[in-house]
Amino acid sequence: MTARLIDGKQIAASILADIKERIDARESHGLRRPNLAVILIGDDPASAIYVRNKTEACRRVGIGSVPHILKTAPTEAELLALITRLNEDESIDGILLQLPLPAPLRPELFIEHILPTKDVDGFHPYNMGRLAVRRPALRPCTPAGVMTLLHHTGIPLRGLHAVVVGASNHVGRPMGLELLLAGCTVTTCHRFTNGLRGHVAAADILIAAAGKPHLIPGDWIKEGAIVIDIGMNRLANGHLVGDIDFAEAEKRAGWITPVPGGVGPMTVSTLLANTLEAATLRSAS
Ligand SMILES: Nc1nc(=O)c2c([nH]1)NC[C@@H]1CN(c3ccc(C(=O)N[C@@H](CCC(=O)O)C(=O)O)cc3)C=[N+]21
Repeated sequence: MTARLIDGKQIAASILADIKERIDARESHGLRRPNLAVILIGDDPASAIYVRNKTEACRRVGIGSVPHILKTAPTEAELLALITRLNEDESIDGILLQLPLPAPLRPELFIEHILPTKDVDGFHPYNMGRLAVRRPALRPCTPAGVMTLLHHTGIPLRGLHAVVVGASNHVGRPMGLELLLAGCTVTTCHRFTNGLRGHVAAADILIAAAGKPHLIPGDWIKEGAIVIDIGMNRLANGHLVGDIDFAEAEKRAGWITPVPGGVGPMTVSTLLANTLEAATLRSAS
């Protein structure tokens, strides 16, 4: 078998086109365009590139991006004050605090200070909790983007065994909650898991989110499985690779996402969808 490719780049592009249409329709009803505040701290080159991509995607769909680029790290009090100001600013619909933050800034302190209704990353414990109790509000972007990719295969997800490799706060954990909500039987593997290979081999849906290049050899994968690679590892030669050995996995999987061009673009399109949703909820209240 050769796997069918799940083209995240193309699916994300069609979502962006849909968002643009909805924003144009809002404007024809006299509603202002949504605005996303983006806070970038420090000089991490990868973060700068991500923020540039998000800004460019905003421009394409008609979302205003309001950058707050802080070259030198603020104090905790200063960053809290900036977030308070953005929380209170009626023209701001979404607040994105680009992670990682330079030490010693503690991300959870600031994430919990963002108004849940403006938390377009879906990282606030309120939004994570809403997902946990099956009443999702703003959903974490990467897991929600993965669910969109899974729905695009057309395969009913209920009852499938989904195995998530990685249990991070922002990706692995909410990924498990999304899959549970979709009716999958969910296993979450992490750094203390024994017998990773056995878990991987049992997966109808395999989701790799560990951030370790080639953690999962292709010959571990069950024949016909749906394989989603969230890993994004920049090698010394500049190449971007996932957590799964793609060349081998492709021979066994039924469906597979590439890296790049798989999950990454979906994270961005979901962020913009969340920003539009936050704006819509604001103008309705
Ligand atoms: N508050 C916050 N929210 C985030 O969502 C967030 C964050 N901080 N910090 C960093 C990570 C990483 N992340 C990516 C998003 C898109 C691509 C993406 O579009 N990747 C493309 C190309 C990547 C390339 O070529 O470098 C692809 O996979 O095809 C990658 C990575 C969002 N993050």
